[in-house]
Amino acid sequence: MASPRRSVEGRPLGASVSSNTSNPGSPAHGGGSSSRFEFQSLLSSRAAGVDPTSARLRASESPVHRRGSFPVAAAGSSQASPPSLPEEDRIDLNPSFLGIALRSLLAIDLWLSKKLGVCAGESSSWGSVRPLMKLLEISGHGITWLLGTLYCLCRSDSWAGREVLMNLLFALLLDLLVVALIKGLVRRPRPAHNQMDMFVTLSVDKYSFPSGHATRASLVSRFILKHLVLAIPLRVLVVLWAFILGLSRVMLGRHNVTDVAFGFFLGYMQYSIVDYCWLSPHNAPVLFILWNQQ
Ligand SMILES: CC(C)=CCC/C(C)=C/CC/C(C)=C/CC/C(C)=C/COP(=O)(O)O
Repeated sequence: MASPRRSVEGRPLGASVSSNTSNPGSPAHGGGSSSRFEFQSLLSSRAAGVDPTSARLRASESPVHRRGSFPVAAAGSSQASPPSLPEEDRIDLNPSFLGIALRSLLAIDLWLSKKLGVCAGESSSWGSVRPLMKLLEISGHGITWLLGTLYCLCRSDSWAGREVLMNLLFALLLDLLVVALIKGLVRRPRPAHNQMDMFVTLSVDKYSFPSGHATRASLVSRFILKHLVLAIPLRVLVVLWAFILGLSRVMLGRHNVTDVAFGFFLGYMQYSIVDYCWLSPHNAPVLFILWNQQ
C-alpha cells in the first residue's frame, strides 16, 4: 500500500509549509508539480535514479552503522552489502545553511503569497476589487505597451522622440525575450489558487517565475523617469503604479511574492542593459533610416 512521503522525523513532507491539507496539489502543501521548488534536493535524488523516499529513510540509519558496514563488504563478506549512497543523497542529508535558508524563504513566500491572494477569485475576501486588479493587469500587459509604443512611434515627428520610442520598443522586446527564457528554464508553476483567465498570454505564461508584469513595470517606470520630464507628483504616480501593479499580481493569485520581487529586480537591471546599448542614429543608422522610410 502506498504510504505518504515522510521526512526523517516522520512528519509528512511539506506539512511545515502550510496547515492546509485540503489541496494536495497546492504549492503550500508541497504536493504535485508545485513542490518543484521546495524539494529541489529531492529532485536531484530522482535525477540520479534514486527513490527519494528510500533516500530519506536511509537517513534514519546511524552514519556510524552505515560506515561500519562498508569495511565488511570490502573484506569480501558473502552478505549483501547496502549500496553506497550517491553524492546527491549525501548533500540532501546534510543540507547546507544556504539550502535551509532557501527552503525557509520559499516556505515564507508560499505562506505570504497565499495570505495576500485576497482577489484570487470572485468569492475571495476582496473578490469585489478583482475587476480593478484586472484593469491594472491590462495597464502593464505586453500587448498594451507594445501597441502603445508603436502608435506613438508612428505619430512622432521628432528625431529625439523617435529615438526614445525606438529604445522603449527594444526594451519591451528584450524584456519579453528574457522573461520567456527564464520562465521556460525555471518552470515554476503559478500558485494553485490562481485562475488562468489572463488576457492574451504566451505559452510560457503558464509559469510564474519571474512576473512579466513586474519586470515590465520596473523597466518601463525607470525608463520613463529617466527620459520624460515629469513633475514630481507624476513621477510619484509612475513609481506607485509600478508598485501597485506588482502587488496586484500577488493579490490576484497570479504570482508568489518572490516572482514579483525578482521581477522588479530583473526589470531594473534590464533598463541598465538598454541604457548601455542605447540605439541612436549614430550606432544604429539603418534602423532609423528604415523607420523614416515608413
Ligand atoms: C507587436 C510587436 C512589435 C511584437 C509582438 C511580439 C510579441 C510576441 C508579443 C507578445 C505579447 C504578449 C502576449 C505578452 C504576454 C504578456 C503577459 C501576459 C505576461 C505574463 O505576465 P505575468 O506577470 O503573469 O508573468
